[in-house]
Amino acid sequence: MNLSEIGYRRVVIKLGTSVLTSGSDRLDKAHMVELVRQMSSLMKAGVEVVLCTSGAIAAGREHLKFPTLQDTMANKQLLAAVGQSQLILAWSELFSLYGLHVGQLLLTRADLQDRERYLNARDSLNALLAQGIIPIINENDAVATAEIKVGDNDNLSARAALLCDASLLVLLTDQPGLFDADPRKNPDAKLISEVANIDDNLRKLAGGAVSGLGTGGMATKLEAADIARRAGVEVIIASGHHGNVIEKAVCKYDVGTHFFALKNPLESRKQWILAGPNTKGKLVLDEGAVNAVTLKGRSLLSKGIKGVVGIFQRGDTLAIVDSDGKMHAKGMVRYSSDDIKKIMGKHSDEFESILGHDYGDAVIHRNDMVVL
Ligand SMILES: Nc1ncnc2c1ncn2[C@@H]1O[C@H](COP(=O)(O)OP(=O)(O)O)[C@@H](O)[C@H]1O
Ligand SMILES: N[C@@H](CCC(=O)OP(=O)(O)O)C(=O)O
Repeated sequence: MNLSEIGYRRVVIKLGTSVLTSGSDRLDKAHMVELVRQMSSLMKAGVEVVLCTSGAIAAGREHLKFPTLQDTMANKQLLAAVGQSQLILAWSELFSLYGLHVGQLLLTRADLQDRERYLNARDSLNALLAQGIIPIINENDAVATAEIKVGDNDNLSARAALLCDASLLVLLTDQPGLFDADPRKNPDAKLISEVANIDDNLRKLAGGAVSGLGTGGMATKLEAADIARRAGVEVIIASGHHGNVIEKAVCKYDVGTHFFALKNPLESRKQWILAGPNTKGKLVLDEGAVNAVTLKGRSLLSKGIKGVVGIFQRGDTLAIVDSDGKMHAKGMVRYSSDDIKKIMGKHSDEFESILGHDYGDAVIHRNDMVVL
């Protein structure tokens, strides 16, 4: 491995529970040292590394000697609270073997949704990297409830890649990459080495986690890859046990599944719409409106809306679906759900008389919409 061949300067490495435990029920420290060795050699070669680590819940179980607990949110929070301190201690000790310091960032969706908190997290990441300290990110599971969770570290790592403007996201797991079927269920499944576009056919190939310890399986890795590549970040899914995998990924060797970044990435506002807020509701469109939005890149007008799902306010983010429920776009709405129920199917000339206010023709403006 020749580190002079380095192709990326700032990378986010996501390590799944499956990698950190090597498929067992406890942290595999011997393997963690090997991963630290690779990350340290990159840091020494001038690559800035951000680590997104899973494993807090697994570490909590191990530290408490596998207690019998009910599967409740509070018990998961308990395990994460105990395990996160063990996990960061382990990373801190292992990186110190290579003379490197680490800094911990525990995030929730709320930190990424709120502009000010987002900028604070970004400043903190940049400050750590500027000092040669490795930022180590995990979800703040001990306090995060379902509503404010990103929910899985694949999606969290993609958001971290956007947050720190990384050029590469490496998702390391227990499989050599994305296969054309779940290899645990289908021994003939074939590795897909390159992906130029993530569409519904590809999503159908990606199943959930079957290992019991992982969250999300390949499905959340594809979601993460889609968010990152639309923002101009290259993505590699590969096995965390493949020899020198981190160095190979960063030096552009052929390893795992490579997702090419879009040549014309989304502008930062649209990246934020895609990656930031939870959708608060849905707008159901007729066929003409679906075509206008997806094929012609038009704003969404009230005429083409057939249905409103959920209660939302002006400024909330919504899913834009067709009458079969298929999602075509995500966008920030200019009218509340109450308003839209009154104006759907109507022309914008009537908005003022019906609502007593008029925020413009577009219910969702094309500048506030990401077509999927
Ligand atoms: N098409 C696919 N290709 C590869 N793996 C898949 C696919 N569909 C589902 N999987 C499953 O995804 C699992 C990896 O996800 P997960 O268990 O969440 O790991 P991690 O802890 O690394 O995030 C694999 O063990 C595999 O069984
Ligand atoms: N935040 C959780 C991990 C969540 C997660 O996505 O796990 P994984 O699928 O193993 O990457 C933890 O530290 O246990």
